[in-house]
Amino acid sequence: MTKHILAIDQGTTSTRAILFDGEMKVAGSAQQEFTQHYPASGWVEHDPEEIWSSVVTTIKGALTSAGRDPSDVAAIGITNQRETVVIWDRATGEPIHNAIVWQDRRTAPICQKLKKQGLEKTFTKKTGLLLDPYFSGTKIAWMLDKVKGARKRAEKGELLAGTIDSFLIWRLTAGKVHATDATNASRTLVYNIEKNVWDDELLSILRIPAALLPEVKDCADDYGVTEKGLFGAEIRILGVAGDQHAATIGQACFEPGMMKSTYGTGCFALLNTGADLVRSKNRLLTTIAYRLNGKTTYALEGSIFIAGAAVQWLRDGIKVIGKAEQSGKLAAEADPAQQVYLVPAFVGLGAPHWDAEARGAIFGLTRNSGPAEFARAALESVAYQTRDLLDAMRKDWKGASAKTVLRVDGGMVASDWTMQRLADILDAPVDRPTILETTALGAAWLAGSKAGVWPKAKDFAKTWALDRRFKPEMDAATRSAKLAGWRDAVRRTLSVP
Ligand SMILES: Nc1ncnc2c1ncn2[C@@H]1O[C@H](COP(=O)(O)OP(=O)(O)O)[C@@H](O)[C@H]1O
Ligand SMILES: O=P(O)(O)OC[C@H](O)CO
Repeated sequence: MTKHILAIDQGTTSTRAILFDGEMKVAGSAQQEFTQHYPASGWVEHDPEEIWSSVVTTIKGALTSAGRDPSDVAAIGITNQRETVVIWDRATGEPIHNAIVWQDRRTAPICQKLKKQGLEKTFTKKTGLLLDPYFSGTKIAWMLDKVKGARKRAEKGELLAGTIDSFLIWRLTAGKVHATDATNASRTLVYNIEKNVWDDELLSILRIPAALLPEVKDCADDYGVTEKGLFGAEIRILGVAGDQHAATIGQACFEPGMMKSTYGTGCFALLNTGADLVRSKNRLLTTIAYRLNGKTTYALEGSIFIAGAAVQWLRDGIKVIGKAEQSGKLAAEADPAQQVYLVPAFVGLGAPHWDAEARGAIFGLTRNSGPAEFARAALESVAYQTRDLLDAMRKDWKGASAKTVLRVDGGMVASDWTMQRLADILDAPVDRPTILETTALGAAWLAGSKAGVWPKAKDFAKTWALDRRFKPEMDAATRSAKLAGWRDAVRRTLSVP
């Protein structure tokens, strides 16, 4: 029995390892949360050692829970929180600083300075991204500038940098492999997504020595083997992708025009545009959906920073619910006559506004407004924000037809009320699959197909199964009145209206 595939899903708040059997069913899993460090306002860090130990522990836990040995595993697939970046010593493997997390805003002044120099167009043209602190490049530049001696050591070739996948590969292979995949590279702000190379001009603008960076491979590729001492057997690492890209694969969005949206802490919608590198005119990102057999498939991406986090705010911030799953029931009790809007710009707004300075706001309160109206406003904000993304995608690319169906996943899709409201506001069907572990499944598919034990893309796509389709039911007049109210609320929330 060597047909199991192990997926490592290294996320923003927890690490999960999931063992899939030869039938692509979950055979065992383990999860571990780790510490979020907030050393200053707007700063978010992770301890790479804690992440590493969570990976080792969950791998062992997943094997134990399935009653399997490492020798039963045909291959490992890694998927990870994107943009978060680590720099470590090549000789010792020790990080020189905590990982700077994707949510971290400390490099906003660097981005501002580059924008003032008129460089945003250059970055966008080459990387498909915008000058926002979200991406890895300015975080690497910050560490090289601020950690004592880092730049000198980097220039001498003593240091290595990489996103979390890259750091884990280095550790798993005991320092033999320094690599990343094209999707993770496409989030760094220094990777040319058209030429598929690290871009010398961008590296020199950010003063990042090329020697720091990993080799960029296909998503299904040979990433070396785990060091024998770690788990008692060498296991091949054959798949790597950023978590949103892995979810796109796990949702089998292999055809141009197919779209998935993942509703976790934030929401990330990816629309497959095939071989078309679509340049957004509406402040969306262009990204590499996946690269297989040297062939790049592109996507348009809309990134929303607050989705399920708005539900956490209902629970932990204003305490109108005790558990996330109570939010839908409470929202259903809201007074239909009241139009209360929440613009959840708690950490600024992402796509398509990219307003780092905006902060959350509530509009339309009356003396009758209470917990139910707040809950409805929080859940609806997720639907409205997705609608803004879909509208931008349709303007950007004719392949995003009016018939687009949205495949959804992530913790929040457990809420039927939210999914129905999403379909109503989008005026498009929303499909929830039976398997919600799509991110891990996507990583496992990369490794499993490369190992030859899982089906190729076409047959894998046939295994995608629908749990429930939510069809739009709201009448057009109500929808457009609600959308007009939302747009007005957003306009009044922007830092520069
Ligand atoms: N039944 C529910 N209704 C609404 N939101 C939910 C529900 N269950 C979970 N959530 C939200 O989903 C998020 C967790 O989803 P998950 O995919 O695990 O996120 P992440 O990977 O970003 O940590 C939380 O923000 C939580 O508030
Ligand atoms: O770890 P998640 O699921 O919150 O995803 C984070 C994204 O990859 C950030 O771009």
